[in-house]
Amino acid sequence: MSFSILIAIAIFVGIISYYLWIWSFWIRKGVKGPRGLPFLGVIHKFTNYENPGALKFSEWTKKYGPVYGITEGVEKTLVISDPEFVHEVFVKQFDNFYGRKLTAIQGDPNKNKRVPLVAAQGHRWKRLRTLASPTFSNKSLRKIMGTVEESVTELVRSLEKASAEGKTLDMLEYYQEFTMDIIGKMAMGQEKSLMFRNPMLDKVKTIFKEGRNNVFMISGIFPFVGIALRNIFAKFPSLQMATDIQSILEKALNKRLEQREADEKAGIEPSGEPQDFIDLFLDARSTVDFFEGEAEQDFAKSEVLKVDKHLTFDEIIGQLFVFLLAGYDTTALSLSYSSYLLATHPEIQKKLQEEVDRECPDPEVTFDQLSKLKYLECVVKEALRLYPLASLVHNRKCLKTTNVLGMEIEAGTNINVDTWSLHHDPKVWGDDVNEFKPERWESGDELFFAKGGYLPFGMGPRICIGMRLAMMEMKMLLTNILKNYTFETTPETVIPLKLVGTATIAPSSVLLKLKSRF
Ligand code: HEM
Repeated sequence: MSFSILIAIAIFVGIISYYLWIWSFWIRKGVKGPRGLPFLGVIHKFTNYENPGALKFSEWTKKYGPVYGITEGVEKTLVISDPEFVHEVFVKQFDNFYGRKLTAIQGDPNKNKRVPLVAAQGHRWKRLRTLASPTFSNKSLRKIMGTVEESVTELVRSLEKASAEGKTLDMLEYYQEFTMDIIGKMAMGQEKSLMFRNPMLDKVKTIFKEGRNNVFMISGIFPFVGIALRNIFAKFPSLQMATDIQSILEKALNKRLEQREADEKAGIEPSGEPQDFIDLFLDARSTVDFFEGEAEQDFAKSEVLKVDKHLTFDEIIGQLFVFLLAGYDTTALSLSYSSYLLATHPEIQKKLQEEVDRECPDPEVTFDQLSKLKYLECVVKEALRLYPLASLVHNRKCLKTTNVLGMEIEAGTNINVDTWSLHHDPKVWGDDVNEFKPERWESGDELFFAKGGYLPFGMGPRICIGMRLAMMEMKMLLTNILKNYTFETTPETVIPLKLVGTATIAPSSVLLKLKSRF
């Protein structure tokens, strides 16, 4: 046998052993869980749009309990639905779990110049988070209220027209138009409402529909293929939807920079009022350069990345892109679930309308009135408890080997919360766990947070940064609809909802009628 054949056999055996070693990781640790197939683990269970992967977790939790292990290609993941464990990982031991589960196609978070907040790690994340946080302060939200109001008016007008014609409406589609309109104006430099004629909507919908597709799966099994595909996509942008959207963002950002330069040359003073996220990011400044406890070496030595107190062009594009994706889908889904639950619980809807009529008696709803709508807040929180639509993002990567509640977790292991099981756990929520009962929130929510039992927006320092914007959009729109209309089911309404999705969990449709209250 020639030497080269021996080498080939050795490489082949080496590769097979490596994959078997990873696949048997939890078996060797004595941690139970679904084993799936060698090489794949259970990664192939997360690509079927008709059968959402996040719901698979719940099936396995029933079988294996609140802590079990899976492998997904080369990744090792511990799936948890024990509130104390969740709290330990997301809050108490954040310093050991400050990364997220990523695959090679998403790029190296420490090298990618456009790393979005959602993927960034360590000091890079800390800096981006500090720079982006003021965007969602009460002061900033108040400033962008006008943008939200404009889209609310536009949507209510369309609903008015469609309901006058007695149509059954797929509320999900209306809400997608609404959130895309807002995020288009906030993140893409879109100057006016493009509702029902926004060319971006289909592109963004495709990203969600195909979020965890075969490319994602291959990248999870063969990281080197993921890296190669990433490079190919970068060279041939037309092959990838995401790059296409990024080039639109680049145009919007360049246009704003040119406009600022022209204003400066003409001696026009900046108004000081940010129009949108682009302005907010361009003006953002931070005093935080490094993540506490981390040495500067890897960041400072890098050729590509420079420590700066303001965001670079590439960083802004990365953040606009993730805000666009994160802000569009999640909020539309939350609105859809809330509307469905109100339509199927008329007594709760009536109580909510009474609150809306009492707190917002004038035709125009103001920013300050929104904070008085306590029952509405309970309704949305309860809808998100029953339908934690973003549960696949409830994950962390362990970056320092540690011990959690007596279990050793090695660096490199991912933690994924099975939020559907957690949010439907009678031990946390009581025997009425499956009921839609907004009243459970009336006594305050600290208890559930402290227990680690409720995380629709995540938990700890990496909790969703856009949570307050999402709440503002939802409250503003629902208030304006409920002032004039009542959601009603029709024979076409799918009850219970059929759930689909890959990256997030969506209802297949939310077919409702809007009955005029007057
Ligand atoms: C109802 C609507 C929303 C839901 C349910 C939701 C849910 C989530 C969840 C579960 C996470 C992960 C948190 C964690 O790991 O602890 C997250 C992170 C994030 N969300 Fe949201 N989100 C919503 C709206 C928004 C909006 C409107 C934006 C921006 C415009 C946004 C931007 C982000 C970003 C940038 C992150 C990453 C934060 C970080 O890693 O520091 N989200 N979101």
